[in-house]
Amino acid sequence: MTTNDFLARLADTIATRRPDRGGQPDKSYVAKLLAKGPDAFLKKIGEEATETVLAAKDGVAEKIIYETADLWFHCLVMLEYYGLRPEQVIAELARREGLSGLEEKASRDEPPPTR
Ligand SMILES: N=c1c2ncn([C@@H]3O[C@H](COP(=O)(O)OP(=O)(O)OP(=O)(O)O)[C@@H](O)[C@H]3O)c2ncn1[C@@H]1O[C@H](COP(=O)(O)O)[C@@H](O)[C@H]1O
Repeated sequence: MTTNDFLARLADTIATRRPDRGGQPDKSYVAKLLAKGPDAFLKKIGEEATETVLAAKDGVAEKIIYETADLWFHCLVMLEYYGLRPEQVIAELARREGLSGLEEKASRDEPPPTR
């Protein structure tokens, strides 16, 4: 299975937990988060991002992987809430493939053309 396929499958599972599709907050962590609304999962994303940074500072591979998984998972819940798919994020990364980040930033900073 490709990474893309796995993320799509996990996103499908997350979608089944939507309260409007029968997800039950007392039985499902995802349903509970979605039912609580954006403040709940955005707070988790902030916490998991911080934990990922701390894990990376520690430099312990297992911790970095664990915390990054938590971060990605909560981002998938956020994408579902807004009706978005991980395939769209991957497509955006694919669009950027080969485009130098430094060159892209420099072109962004260019002043608009004058008449
Ligand atoms: N990948 C995950 C996943 N990763 C992390 N988590 C949960 O995310 C939470 C992370 O929060 P913390 O580590 O901060 O733990 P906590 O402090 O107890 O959490 P809070 O009470 O503060 O929210 C934990 O409850 C984890 O179990 C996940 N919960 C679910 N999934 C996937 O989502 C699917 C659907 O899950 P349910 O909706 O629970 O059936 C599962 O089958 C899995 O594939």
